[in-house]
Amino acid sequence: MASYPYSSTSSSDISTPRSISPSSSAGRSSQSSVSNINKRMSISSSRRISAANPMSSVDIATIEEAMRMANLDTMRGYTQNTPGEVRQHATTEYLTQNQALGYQVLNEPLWNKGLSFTPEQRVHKNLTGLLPHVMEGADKQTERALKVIRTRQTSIDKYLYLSNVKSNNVDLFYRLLIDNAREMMPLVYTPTIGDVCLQYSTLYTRPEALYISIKQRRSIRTMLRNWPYPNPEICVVTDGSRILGLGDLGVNGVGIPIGKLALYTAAAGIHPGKTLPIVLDCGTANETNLKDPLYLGMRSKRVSVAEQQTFMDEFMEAAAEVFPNMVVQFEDFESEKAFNYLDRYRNKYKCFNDDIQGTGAVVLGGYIGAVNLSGVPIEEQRLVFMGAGSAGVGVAKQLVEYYTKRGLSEQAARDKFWLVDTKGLVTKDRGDKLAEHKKYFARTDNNGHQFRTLEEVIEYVKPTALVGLTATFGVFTESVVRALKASVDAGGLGRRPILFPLSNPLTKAECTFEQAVTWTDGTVIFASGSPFSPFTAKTGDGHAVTYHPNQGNNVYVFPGIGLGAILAKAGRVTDSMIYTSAAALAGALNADEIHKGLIYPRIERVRDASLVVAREVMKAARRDGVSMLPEAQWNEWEEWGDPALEKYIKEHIYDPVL
Ligand SMILES: O=C([O-])CC(=O)C(=O)O
Ligand SMILES: [Mg+2]
Repeated sequence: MASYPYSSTSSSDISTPRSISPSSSAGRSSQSSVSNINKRMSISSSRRISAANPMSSVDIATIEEAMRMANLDTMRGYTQNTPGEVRQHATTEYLTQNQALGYQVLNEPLWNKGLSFTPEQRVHKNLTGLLPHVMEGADKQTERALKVIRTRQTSIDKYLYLSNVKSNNVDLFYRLLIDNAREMMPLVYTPTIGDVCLQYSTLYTRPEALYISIKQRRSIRTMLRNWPYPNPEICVVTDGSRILGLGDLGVNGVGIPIGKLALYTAAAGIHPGKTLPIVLDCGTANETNLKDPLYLGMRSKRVSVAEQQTFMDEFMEAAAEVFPNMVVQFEDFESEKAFNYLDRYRNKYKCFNDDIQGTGAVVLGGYIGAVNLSGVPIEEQRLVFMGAGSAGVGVAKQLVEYYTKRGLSEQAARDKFWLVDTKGLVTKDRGDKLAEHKKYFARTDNNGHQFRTLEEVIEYVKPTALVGLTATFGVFTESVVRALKASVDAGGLGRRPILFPLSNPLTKAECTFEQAVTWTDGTVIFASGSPFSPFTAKTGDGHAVTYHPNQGNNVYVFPGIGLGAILAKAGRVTDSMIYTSAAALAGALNADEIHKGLIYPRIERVRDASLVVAREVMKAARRDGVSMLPEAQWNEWEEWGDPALEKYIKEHIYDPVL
């Protein structure tokens, strides 16, 4: 196998895209338009492609059988309704970059270097005449792209442009994203990605993920093997049932795995050819989608929890068999399923849940810094959580662990938390059937009294911190925020309230940054899930003061957790690997950030933070005995310390060169 062009990639067998043949063109169409596919097909028949197996790969008998069974209605996507297994010829050989020529190189986004090809490369790869005269480095090409992006009027248009760059020239896309993180991340991730998911049926131009429907459950292995890049190392999978705070979007939720994986590459340097986005299509409860003639998923109600569970078991088993080295990140499953799957698979497979564990870790990471700034000693902290779903409970549990590690009993730690949901304070005697995951935090000290509103809870608890994970815009009203401030003020002079409206995207945030600053007279310690802009206010004496918000988003931890798990060759993702990621993040602030009163590193430094997180996650994997790296390797790092381990990480990450 030819070596891959990126000198800093993690392994010698890294992504050499599958041979460009009629069959694999169909699989690879994620990277190309229909006309490109046609070009590839004609190229593949005329060019010498020694490694290719040009056979059409779907088993003909199976197709005929499927077509016989299909009525006109189900003709559309017949394989989706084929109950039997769709068998294919195994195509395990991949065209190497050295074998590819001319348009094949330009049409492969992982190989295309745009205008950076040198004159020698242009000759060697049969590119002469296929590119304009100039030769440009990264600077010029990113300058051109930025110019276009900045003239596009809407975030969606900017997203579409960027997505187009990604499908042509992966290195250029990641250069843009890495070097302009503050401007680009909100475009490829929250908040824009929320709008993209809402409109995905109409925005769709090309596949960018694996779409696996429950009707194809017998063919999961085949579909996984159809993925054009070998040996993925990280997969983000969703069933679309709770996309950000936007609810059930069905297959349109696929934007989330795509976006999160772009961040795996941008923030942690996992090679783009080693990432695998998957959406599991189990139907949807979203009536708008079901009625939309352009909806792209299965047009049926969501299957039962039990049915999906069996499908999920099959998926996890198949994924571990086909890609044994791959870490699986569960993303945006509705709460009950999220907890069930994590419980069910965490001791069997390499997996973690970003909404429960990633959000938990990132909030803990920020909370540690926030407590230091608040002037309220950790023992006196009292936390109200608005929202008791996967994220709310996940965060609260991570914080309980923090308190117990600091010497509190579990009971005493748990007593610091008051969780509120749509029915009010979560108590044991509330009279409704509590979801399993809420029971741990159900209060018993309410003397039979039920507190139905957030205002009542604040009045009763007198919290020092208020965390929002409700997916409801504006639930932190002026009276709520002022009551929080009053309860903190009552504790003594100079104390500051901690306020984290964490729901995504911005349209679901519990309050805005401006509101938080205004209603607390500028004393707030603030973090939101999606990024708010700085806010400038006039003080009483007429001076302008600019306040800087924090973005408490899991992007600060999940890329590092995944990278750490991969590089440590961890057999499992343990609790202490997750916990460690939070502590590592808290320790990743530099002097300037601490001086500015920030509780998260600036987003421009997310790669630095991920490196620290990955390093500590690797060490935790080693401590927990789940790292499968050779003993001698660990001994060496233990002898030489963190710099040696960091050097190893840096040598194994992707940094696009144009
Ligand atoms: O995607 C994000 O920005 C954070 C997250 O996991 C969610 O809101 O579900
Ligand atoms: Mg999520």
